[in-house]
Amino acid sequence: MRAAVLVFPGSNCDRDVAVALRAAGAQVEMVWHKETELPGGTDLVALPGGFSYGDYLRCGAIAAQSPICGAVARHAERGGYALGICNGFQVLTEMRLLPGALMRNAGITFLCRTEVLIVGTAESDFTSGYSAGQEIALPVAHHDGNYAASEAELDRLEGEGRVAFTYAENPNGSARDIAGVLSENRRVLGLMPHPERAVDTAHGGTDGQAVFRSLVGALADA
Ligand SMILES: NC(=O)CC[C@H](N)C(=O)O
Repeated sequence: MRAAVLVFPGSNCDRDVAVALRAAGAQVEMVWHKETELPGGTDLVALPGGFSYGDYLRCGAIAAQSPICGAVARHAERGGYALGICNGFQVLTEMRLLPGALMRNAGITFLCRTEVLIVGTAESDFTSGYSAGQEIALPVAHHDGNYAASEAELDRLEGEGRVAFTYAENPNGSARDIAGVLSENRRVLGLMPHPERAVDTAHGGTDGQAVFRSLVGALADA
């Protein structure tokens, strides 16, 4: 499986995602945001966490206008996979590849701690390594993680089984406790928690590993 990890000015989890993907068996290339094409044969685009463009305007809003994002949109249109973690999730909503928006945390403060999540669905190539209803622990680190969408959109996400993860104890005010959502074709996942920060026992937990292993397993022959 070939993965492209995007790097924006202010990304700070790009290398962590690359390490997690490589450990799961992926071939990884780092791609600077000024590129206009993805490397040939890219199966998965990973949009990492961080503070792209210093979070000016809105988190992810400027990064979503980067030259590389045109290529990401075309990749997704062709049915390619994309994984947006934290700031990457914010970029994917700004690009409208995922519904909704990430607003300021309800408590205003930056949250940096480990949260218990509930897996909403195992029916995706990102979550097939978990079981629905499973509780996992992943770190969060954000100030704009408060997921918002219209009631109709939220009903649709839930009805179509596209809520990938919810918080056991909602830390940021997210609508319906949502921590991560899937696109309609289930090939784009955005989530605020950081699975790449939980892939090694030295991280204090390995509950994030299944995301990367599920993907590599599903795309092994791709
Ligand atoms: N860790 C991250 O990716 C943080 C995303 C964004 N800068 C926020 O604070 O909400």
